[in-house]
Amino acid sequence: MLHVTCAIIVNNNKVLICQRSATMKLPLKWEFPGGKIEPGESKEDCLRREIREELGIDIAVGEPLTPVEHHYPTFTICLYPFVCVLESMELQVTEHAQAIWEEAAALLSYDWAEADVPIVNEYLSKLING
Ligand SMILES: Nc1nc2c([nH]c(=O)n2[C@@H]2O[C@H](COP(=O)(O)OP(=O)(O)OP(=O)(O)O)[C@@H](O)[C@H]2O)c(=O)[nH]1
Repeated sequence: MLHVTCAIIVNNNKVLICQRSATMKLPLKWEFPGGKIEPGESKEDCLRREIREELGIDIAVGEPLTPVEHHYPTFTICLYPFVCVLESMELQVTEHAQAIWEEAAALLSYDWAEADVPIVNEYLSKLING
């Protein structure tokens, strides 16, 4: 099983969402940026490292949401989501097809990686219910 972190990065009431490139696994699906946890690395350190590598920005890692275990046809992941805050601007998108800031209300209209769907729903219900 792959252990993967992902960041719901919030800034000015918008969330950063990323589209996987055509050559990655799950091509062109939308996801929250992040990646695989390396041996001995904390989830928070993994997330800060991956976000710096993929997007060239620094984040403050905040509240964890519920981890999602998902079985894709060829691999299984456990995805650990964290709500994060942007600490530096200047996005440099190095791996994804695109990264965009989107209103929470529009998140459900994207074609998400399947493992991310429960995370989007939990994030939205927290926004509505506090
Ligand atoms: N970063 C990230 N990965 C996700 C999310 N949802 C999801 O199913 N994944 C899956 O988790 C796996 C690990 O993420 P990764 O970004 O380190 O892997 P990768 O595809 O770039 O590298 P790889 O092709 O060498 O496996 C990917 O296969 C990806 O499909 C998500 O929200 N964020």
